[in-house]
Amino acid sequence: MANYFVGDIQGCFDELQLLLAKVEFNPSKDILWAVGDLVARGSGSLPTLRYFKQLDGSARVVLGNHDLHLLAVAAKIKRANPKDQLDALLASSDLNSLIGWLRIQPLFQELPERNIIMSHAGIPPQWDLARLRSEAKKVSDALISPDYIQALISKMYGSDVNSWDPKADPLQQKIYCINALTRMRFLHSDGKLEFDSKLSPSAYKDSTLTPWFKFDGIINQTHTLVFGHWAAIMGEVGMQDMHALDTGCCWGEYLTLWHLESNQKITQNKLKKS
Ligand SMILES: Nc1ncnc2c1ncn2[C@@H]1O[C@H](COP(=O)(O)OP(=O)(O)OP(=O)(O)OP(=O)(O)OC[C@H]2O[C@@H](n3cnc4c(N)ncnc43)[C@H](O)[C@@H]2O)[C@@H](O)[C@H]1O
Repeated sequence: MANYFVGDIQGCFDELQLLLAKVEFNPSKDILWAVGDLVARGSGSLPTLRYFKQLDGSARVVLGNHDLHLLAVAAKIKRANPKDQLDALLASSDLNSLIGWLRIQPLFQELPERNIIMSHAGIPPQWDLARLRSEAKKVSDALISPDYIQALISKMYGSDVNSWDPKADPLQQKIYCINALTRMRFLHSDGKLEFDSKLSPSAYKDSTLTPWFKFDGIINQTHTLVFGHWAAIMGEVGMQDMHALDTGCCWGEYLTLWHLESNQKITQNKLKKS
């Protein structure tokens, strides 16, 4: 049995299939972990969602910002981004069933026997494991409730909720959890989330911004963290127990798969399409 963790697929389904063929992924005995952003920029968002849905118990998925945005687009409260290729997915006869599957996916996953935590963007440095579990569960509970669009998805947009406040109202706390686990890259020195800076840290040398994973996080000290979301760093975090798996396949770079048992990274270049 093997555990494979794959970076942001963003609809790059053909590249995913080539990567899985390289490692002879066998869903009857192996597990495929995905760091979120299954959909959006590539042409294969529909087959990607269908593939993970049918993997069932052989897959562990977390939601990314693009997956959450898809929930809003499918509910017709937001438009797809012009750069996204979601038309086939949005017109598919199984859209409702795929959305029903997507919204029951969590914001983080654990592999307790190896002390591994996976989320799309990262883990707030000030949270311990109990806090992470309880806050992520509150979001998941809201996502599976029948009024999830009105009660949560329609309210989550914007960048005002940028710091953790244990006394904030429940909706603000859920929005912070979504912002931290699916959108975080840099933090200000006081720990506030910064949303506009998306390039690699070398582009902001003269600022006080620090990548979230450079903070002395509580969970970082005891766990290996696996995340995606930040294509511009191309997997470079400079720390042994951090695996940044977004290597910009949708931007023309490559898709990365981490094989846990051998600690090897296997890659597949973005295919050139005419
Ligand atoms: N609560 C919420 N509030 C607000 N919005 C929410 C939300 N929840 C969901 N959303 C949605 O989130 C989506 C993201 O919006 P955007 O934030 O506009 O999308 P993006 O810049 O493309 O970021 P992305 O998440 O794709 O990150 P990536 O690192 O690949 O790319 C980032 C940048 O890095 C650059 N880059 C990529 N690869 C690179 C490389 N190898 N080298 C250098 N730069 C690279 C790219 O040019 C790109 O500009 C929107 O659909 C929005 O609606």
